[in-house]
Amino acid sequence: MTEDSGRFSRCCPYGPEGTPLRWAPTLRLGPNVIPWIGSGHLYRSVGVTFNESSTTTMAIEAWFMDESNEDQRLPHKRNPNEPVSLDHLAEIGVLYWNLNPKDYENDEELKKIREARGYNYMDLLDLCPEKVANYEEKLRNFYTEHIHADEEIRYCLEGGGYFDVRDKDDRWVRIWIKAGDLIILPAGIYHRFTLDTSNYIKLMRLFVGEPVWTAYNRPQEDHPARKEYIKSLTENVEVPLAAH
Ligand SMILES: CSCCC(=O)C(=O)O
Ligand SMILES: [Fe+2]
Ligand code: NI
Repeated sequence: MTEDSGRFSRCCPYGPEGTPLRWAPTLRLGPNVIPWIGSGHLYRSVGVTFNESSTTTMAIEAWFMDESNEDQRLPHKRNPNEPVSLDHLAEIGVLYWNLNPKDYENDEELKKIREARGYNYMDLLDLCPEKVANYEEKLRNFYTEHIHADEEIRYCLEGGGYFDVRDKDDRWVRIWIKAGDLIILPAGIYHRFTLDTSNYIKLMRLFVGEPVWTAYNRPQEDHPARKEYIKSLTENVEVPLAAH
């Protein structure tokens, strides 16, 4: 047991860490082929009824964080709570699906997402001291505000954790990820991650091509991915305005 996990103990009760799996080359899409899947999928997955087979799954919960310096694994909601909607998350480029975590090996919906967005790389990460080298250091790095040159795609299979992302006004939005939640953070968004009080998470990591996990800590205003991301925020506002 490590010092960090003492307070909220629950350490990896599960089997050995999976090895990276790759899809057959026929399923591999070119790096530039990352089509938008469409709002139908996105919304159906969060429980709003559309056509076909709608499921009544719960949407993830997100909220603006308080300013307290208490343990990062606590929820840090404001009082009263200030929830953040999925629309608000979509505006800053954060995408979300709710899938069946028990069926991740055969899930057709997951397959469709991977094919459409070109996620040919996949591995599993069991975040617990017994299975992760330099566990404490990794957790510290995850919780240091950073960006990546690529999307960060994480699918929670067990346990839970918080992804904190900065919104347009640089406020921290806390997104609670639990089993079944697949989240995509766009390249260039400032974010960080922490376990929640369950103190355990099993994540699937997806990527287009050879994975690069390099984190660039804030400030990164001159990083190409950051500039591109800032540009996309303004473009996303202009499109609906132009349509009116
Ligand atoms: C444990 S995955 C989330 C942490 C993170 O932001 C990262 O890996 O870059
Ligand atoms: Fe990250
Ligand atoms: Ni309008």
